[in-house]
Amino acid sequence: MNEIANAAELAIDVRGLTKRYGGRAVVDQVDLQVRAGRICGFLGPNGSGKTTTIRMLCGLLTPDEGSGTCLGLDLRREALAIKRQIGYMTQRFGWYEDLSIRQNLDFVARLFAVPERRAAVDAALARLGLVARQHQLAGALSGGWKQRLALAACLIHAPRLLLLDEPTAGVDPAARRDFWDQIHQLAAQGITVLVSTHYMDEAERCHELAYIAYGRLLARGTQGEIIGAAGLVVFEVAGDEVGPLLVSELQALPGVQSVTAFGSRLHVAGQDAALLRDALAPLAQRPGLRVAPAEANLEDVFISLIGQAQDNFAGAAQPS
Ligand SMILES: Nc1ncnc2c1ncn2[C@@H]1O[C@H](COP(=O)(O)OP(=O)(O)OP(=O)(O)O)[C@@H](O)[C@H]1O
Repeated sequence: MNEIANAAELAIDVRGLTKRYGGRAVVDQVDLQVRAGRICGFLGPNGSGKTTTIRMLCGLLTPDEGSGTCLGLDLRREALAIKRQIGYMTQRFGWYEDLSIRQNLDFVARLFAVPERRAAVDAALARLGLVARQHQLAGALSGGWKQRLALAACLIHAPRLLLLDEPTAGVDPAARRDFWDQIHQLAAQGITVLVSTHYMDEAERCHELAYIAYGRLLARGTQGEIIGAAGLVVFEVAGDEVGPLLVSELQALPGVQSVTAFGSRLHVAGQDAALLRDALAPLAQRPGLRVAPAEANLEDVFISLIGQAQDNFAGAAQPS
């Protein structure tokens, strides 16, 4: 990502962020800069440190090392002010099931001491298409509507930065698409969004991405920058024989770093083009199998990065 961005434009600007539990760094020297009005996707396997990083950014956890600002406010000295100015959607967002949508939003508005509360609740309802359902009990809503309520609650105090921790986990594809339309509308209004997700289609909808594993940031940038920097060579193998046996066979070939199934096609990835091409040449001769060069996609790159990280950091990540 571009380091020359003017500091005043950076909604998130942190360096060396580190958090340890029991002597183990679960977030390790993370640098992250996100410009105002951008949507930054935060990706990484389970337990890689996304939630811990987000909680440090919103002032809920104090870093053991590192420094920086959110919305120009110092992470350590101005944590309370940060909490007031950001919207944080946790993985298990809470609402009162026996209160209506409007009553839930009114409650959150009171917590934040929002001035002109009624107007703020009306605006949040309108912004997220909740007006017609405002009197429904939260407990009776489907997953997608509950998630909209949670987003409305995050926005009630007009934050300029949204930190969303897996906001669409378990939500159906149509509701996820609506949610992302909302996120883009918010970004167009100048709100910065850091959003963690495990979904590749959501990663593709972000302006930029940060990928973390074992607490370390392994890649940052736009989708194109990350794919380009990985320098991954990919061949697609397709045909009737595609299945677990072929996958095992491919994994054992020289130069093969990863084999990933996309429906009835396999992406075989490595770093050394010549080695990979030679290794795959005999397969191309088999009847019913097709082997062809392919473009690397984000999933190929993340699988490759996690493989390299396993080799480099997995041992070091054990408790000392
Ligand atoms: N309070 C805590 N005490 C001890 N270990 C913790 C604590 N909080 C988190 N961890 C550990 O830190 C690591 C990172 O956890 P974190 O929740 O930040 O990961 P994550 O990337 O958000 O994972 P997921 O995608 O599953 O939500 C995990 O190994 C977790 O068990």
